[in-house]
Amino acid sequence: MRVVVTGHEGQVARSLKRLGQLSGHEVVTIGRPELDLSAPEQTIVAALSSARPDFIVSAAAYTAVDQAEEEPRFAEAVNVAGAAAVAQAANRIGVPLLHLSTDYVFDGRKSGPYREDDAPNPTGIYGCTKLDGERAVMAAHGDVAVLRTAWVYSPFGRNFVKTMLQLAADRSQLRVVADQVGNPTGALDIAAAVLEAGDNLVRSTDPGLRGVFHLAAPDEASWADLAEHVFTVSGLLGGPSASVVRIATGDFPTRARRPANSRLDCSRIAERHGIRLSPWRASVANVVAELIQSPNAKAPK
Ligand SMILES: NC(=O)C1=CN([C@@H]2O[C@H](COP(=O)(O)OP(=O)(O)OC[C@H]3O[C@@H](n4cnc5c(N)ncnc54)[C@H](OP(=O)(O)O)[C@@H]3O)[C@@H](O)[C@H]2O)C=CC1
Ligand SMILES: Cc1cn([C@H]2C[C@H](O)[C@@H](COP(=O)(O)OP(=O)(O)O[C@H]3O[C@@H](C)C(=O)[C@@H](O)[C@H]3O)O2)c(=O)[nH]c1=O
Ligand SMILES: [Mg+2]
Repeated sequence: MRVVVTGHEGQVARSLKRLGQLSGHEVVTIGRPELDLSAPEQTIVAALSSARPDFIVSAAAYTAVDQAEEEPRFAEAVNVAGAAAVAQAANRIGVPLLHLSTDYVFDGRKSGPYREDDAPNPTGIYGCTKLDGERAVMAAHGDVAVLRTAWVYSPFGRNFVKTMLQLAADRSQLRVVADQVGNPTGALDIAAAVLEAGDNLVRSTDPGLRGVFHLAAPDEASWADLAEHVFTVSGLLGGPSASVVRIATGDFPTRARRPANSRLDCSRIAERHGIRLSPWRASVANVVAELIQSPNAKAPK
């Protein structure tokens, strides 16, 4: 199976490249400069068509949550028009599309985990553009699974786990918000699930396999819980460690407002695709171990 993924260096794209070698998928990434999501639609469609995919994974996106508040038009161009052009390409070629989206489409006011049919109401520009992107993608192509994931970490790119290890290299104490809860999800776990769901779409035209799905670790954490676990594991392995001061959101001002609760109920993808991700603590421990052991993985990219 030939899988074409948007973006060369993204966390999910790099995880797909690593896993494809183990699962027998030929994973090919296509990204800047040959595929720029802010370019005109026909350029994007032409670039993807010539890559001859069996299915497409739309993993590239504008993901800088605070920076998006400063450049909403650009974030929108990439996450809405760019995403729609990728879907348009999948439609022209006649192949399934897996499109990644986010827990930040929700406002966080619900008390329990969010289901796919709960009303979205993003609190910032990033979430707004990702929500509009989901809708534009589904309008452009019927053969689509939108996979909303959350709080992604990996040995690659930029993410909260790497930020914590980097900050702990020169500080003994870090202040981390304890009143935002979500499901920290490993990009390698997402990649395995994406390949499985993509195979399912190629094999079956069942409409139950299409539509919106939540795809995240089954258990919850606050950012402070996540940081504490990173330092426990890192400390045991002789890596950087710091003590975590649990603070409130109001004590860590950021440009974009984030949801207080963005936990995702992932039962739909379990029932329809047979996909269940593992609890976050073991996956985080694997990533921390890799980051400490491999100096290359510590670099920003
Ligand atoms: N990171 C997270 O915590 C979460 C992410 N998601 C979603 O999951 C998906 C994957 O996220 P993740 O792997 O973490 O993303 P990253 O932030 O790690 O990478 C973003 C990718 O998008 C590419 N990209 C950005 N702008 C453009 C552009 N104009 N044209 C072409 N490519 C572009 C980057 O290109 P380059 O390779 O050149 O750097 C990179 O490959 C995204 O859709 C994101 O919205 C959902 C929930 C949480
Ligand atoms: C660095 C740092 C952050 N924080 C807080 C700020 C914020 O509330 C929270 C997370 O900060 P970050 O900026 O790392 O994470 P953020 O960019 O909000 O992560 C989000 O990215 C996008 C792409 C998604 O789709 C989401 O699912 C989510 O993963 O931690 C601290 O409390 N202390 C710190 O030292
Ligand atoms: Mg960020």
